[in-house]
Amino acid sequence: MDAKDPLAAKRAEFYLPENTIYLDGNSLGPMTHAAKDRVNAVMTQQWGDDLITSWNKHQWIDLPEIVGEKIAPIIGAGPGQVICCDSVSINLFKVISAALSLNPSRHKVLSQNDNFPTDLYMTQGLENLLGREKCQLVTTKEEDILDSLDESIAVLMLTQVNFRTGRIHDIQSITEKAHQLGILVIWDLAHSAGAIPVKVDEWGVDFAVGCGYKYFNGGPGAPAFVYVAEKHLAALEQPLSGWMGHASPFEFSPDYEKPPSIKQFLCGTPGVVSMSVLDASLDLFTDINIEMIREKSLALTDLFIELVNQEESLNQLEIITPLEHDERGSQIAYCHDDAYAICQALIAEGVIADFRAPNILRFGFSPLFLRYADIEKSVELLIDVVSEKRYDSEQFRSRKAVT
Ligand SMILES: Cc1ncc(COP(=O)(O)O)c(C=O)c1O
Ligand SMILES: Nc1c(O)cccc1C(=O)C[C@H](N)C(=O)O
Repeated sequence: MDAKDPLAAKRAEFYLPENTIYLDGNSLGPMTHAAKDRVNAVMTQQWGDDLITSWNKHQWIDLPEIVGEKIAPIIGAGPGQVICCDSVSINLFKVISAALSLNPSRHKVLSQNDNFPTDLYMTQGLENLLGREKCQLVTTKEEDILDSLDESIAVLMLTQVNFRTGRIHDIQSITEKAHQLGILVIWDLAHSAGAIPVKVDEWGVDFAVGCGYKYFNGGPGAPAFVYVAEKHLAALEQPLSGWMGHASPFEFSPDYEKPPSIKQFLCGTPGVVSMSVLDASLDLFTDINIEMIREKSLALTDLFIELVNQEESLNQLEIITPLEHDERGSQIAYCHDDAYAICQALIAEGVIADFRAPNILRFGFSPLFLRYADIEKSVELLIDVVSEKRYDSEQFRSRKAVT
């Protein structure tokens, strides 16, 4: 399978430590050589030699748009609708506010009760700020979302790939149903962008946000992105009206004036080093397409599931990720009472996976650097850890701050 893999050459673009199989690229993508080279150039030639002139000379000022335009085709967005800035959380605050501003006769924001917490927390923050008559978070179970849509809802905010289970929502049909009821939609693409084909324009998505540090390999704390459908740019209002999002920032006018473009989603000065790293890593996507990535992701996850299924000693691992391809993201999750300790023991064997409370062992599959041979090896080590109970020690059971 590795010999026939059209993405095989991409692995050489990454720095990967020896004797490590990295099944956590869905949480923090590994370093690319391009990223390291760019950091050196930004620090020495740009910041070092060219100092503040780099804002013009090295286009620092245009980076949010340059990076946004690199992300756009990967999520099916036409030009002028994606910008790179801030974190997913901050961008959620902006788009929830913006969506509410476009639907002023309603105030409910519907989400899934097991959505990634920040999506819920940011809405709760806005609810506290505006009062419940202006913004009210309503949550429902995954299976009840469609039935919970009605004309009292202003905004539907969902994450395409569930961070725990890896289950995929059908963006197109949910968006269509929401629109029929006058509801605007926000999609969190944190676990999709760079791994799953998304067509935000074609599917009529109103707003989307996503991560730079997962499948885009932008480095720890890399800036996020925000997508806003062009048709909304003129009418919406977003409250984080910082100077970088002003129509003419260098006029230094005392009054905010919004630009007609996606630049209105900028707030303050971008973190240039971090954004440059993301910009460099995104170049890995230029000569491939997302369908190739998806095909390999499904093959990797199929192989992992099949190898785990074949092994009797692993039958206490209960898969909670859907087996159907169109419902499965680029990750696999198993429940096990000792998931935390198993995860730590696996890490000690060189297989980096992660744990999500209370009992989920989660494996992420990043097709740009993983080989099929890595899947085989990682399942072999998982078998050793579980069948020999190598995880059953205090060393692996004591919890660390970041899990
Ligand atoms: C679905 C989802 N949304 C948002 C976030 C958080 O994004 P940020 O830390 O950039 O605010 C994450 C992961 O950290 C996530 O998985
Ligand atoms: N952003 C993270 C961080 O700063 C530390 C540890 C993990 C993360 C994550 O990305 C968590 C991730 N979104 C998840 O799906 O669990």
